[in-house]
Amino acid sequence: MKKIEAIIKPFKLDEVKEALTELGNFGITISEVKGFGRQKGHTELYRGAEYVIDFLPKIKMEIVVEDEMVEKVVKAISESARTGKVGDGKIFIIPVEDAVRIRTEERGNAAL
Ligand SMILES: Nc1ncnc2c1ncn2[C@@H]1O[C@H](COP(=O)(O)OP(=O)(O)OP(=O)(O)O)[C@@H](O)[C@H]1O
Ligand SMILES: [Mg+2]
Repeated sequence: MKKIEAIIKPFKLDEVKEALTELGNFGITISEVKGFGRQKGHTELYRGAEYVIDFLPKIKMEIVVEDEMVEKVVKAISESARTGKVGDGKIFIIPVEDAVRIRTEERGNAAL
């Protein structure tokens, strides 16, 4: 199992969600976060205005999937979240030791 942690532009959330729900039946957690990449926020546009502070609003998506799904999920996110401009975001792939569905105590892939 891997956790795919994607930081995307907020206005891309619906499009990314569409692309992911076409791929399969798995859970997704999102949070509103702030961050900057290598431009340190300065040269990046947000809602048409150039931001003068460092941290820009982003959405963080966390998705834990079985190993065979990882490349499909990464491709779906990167294609749907891309505008081609700076600040499109980043995807991190993190190993996950185990998972438990609380209701049934299923473990591992069966718990996803
Ligand atoms: N190395 C990192 N560690 C943690 N979070 C990061 C890292 N790089 C980027 N992020 C997060 O991803 C968001 C988007 O990053 P961004 O797409 O600007 O990366 P970049 O490396 O500057 O690429 P680009 O040149 O395409 O803008 C940042 O606002 C930040 O929240
Ligand atoms: Mg950047």
